Amino acid sequence: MSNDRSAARESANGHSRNQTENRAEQPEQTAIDIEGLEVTYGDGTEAVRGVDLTVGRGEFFGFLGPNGAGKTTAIKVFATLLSPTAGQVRVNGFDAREESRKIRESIGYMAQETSIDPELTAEENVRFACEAYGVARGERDERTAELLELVGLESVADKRSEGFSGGMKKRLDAATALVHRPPLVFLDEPTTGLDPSARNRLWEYFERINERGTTIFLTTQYLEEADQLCERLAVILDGEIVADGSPADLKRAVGGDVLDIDVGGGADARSRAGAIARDFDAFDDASVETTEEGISVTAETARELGTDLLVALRDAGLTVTGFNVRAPTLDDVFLAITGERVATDAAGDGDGAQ
Ligand SMILES: Nc1ncnc2c1ncn2[C@@H]1O[C@H](COP(=O)(O)OP(=O)(O)OP(=O)(O)O)[C@@H](O)[C@H]1O
Repeated sequence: MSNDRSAARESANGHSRNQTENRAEQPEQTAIDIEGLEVTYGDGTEAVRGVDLTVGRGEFFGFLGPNGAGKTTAIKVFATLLSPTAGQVRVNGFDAREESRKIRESIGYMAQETSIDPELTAEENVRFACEAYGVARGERDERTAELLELVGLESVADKRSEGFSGGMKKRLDAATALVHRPPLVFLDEPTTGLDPSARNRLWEYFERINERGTTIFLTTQYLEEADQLCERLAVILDGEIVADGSPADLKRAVGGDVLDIDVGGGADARSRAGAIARDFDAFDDASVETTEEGISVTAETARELGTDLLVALRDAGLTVTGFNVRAPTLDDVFLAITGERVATDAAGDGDGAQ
């Protein structure tokens, strides 16, 4: 079990109260309310540098950013596992400094490393979490069965979890974070390293949890994941929020469409194509990136005037081997904001079975 999760459970254990009581103590409509959050580590690293953030009850909120952006640091502060250097942090209406125990009792936290015990079966893991979180004895059977069903592990309830795939372990871990029916769940990069099919399956369960009314705060480095799941997103970079809005808002802010053009003839040809696109008068607001295949041009009029650029490239003696006009993705949003494509960890190897 990870230290973080142990800490959350230890705190919850012995101070259990049921969900109704928790909710009664949370009159506010905001699940998370952060003002001026700063976190500087002992070695001087400024991991979070002045973050303001509000997440409403019931929202599926995404915190998106590359490795080292400050996502885990922020989530640890929200879960009261780390003290902020400065700023106000309220979670479920409770103050992180004054009422950290109440926060821990009213949240679920799924850390990056799964905290399940491989020696135990799926069912035993969930039961253990019920005990740790102080779920009343008489409710444990039903709660365990309900959660195993929710995450699609009922058919392997009596199997030891050490033999589970990465995706199954993550789903079991998600179930253990929900035993006390928290109104707010923090998921810290829950799908990192999983293959696409395992990832898709987890997405389904997260959506289900959210449909039941649970607020979800998800950190991810996967743009597609954020796009698929989140109603609202904040993009964090070097400890600061650099964009905030729905995925559609953020894509609209990129401005226009994206024209991807494949150019033959090597790096010199691609760089010449980039220069021609940058000087191309018909696109007054274009941003141009040289890619591995050619160039990528984002402009208001990319759809209407894209063919004119293809002609210009051909007239300059360049060979266009393919092209495509498309709506912007979150990857383009990231590029527009940061000037760089997001580099993420590669997906893990086949653990998508089940
Ligand atoms: N305990 C620590 N002591 C010093 N610096 C730290 C510590 N933990 C994290 N950092 C640094 O703080 C910054 C933010 O790290 P953090 O783990 O919050 O980012 P992240 O966005 O969650 O990245 P990842 O996806 O890699 O988990 C990074 O520069 C990281 O190296």
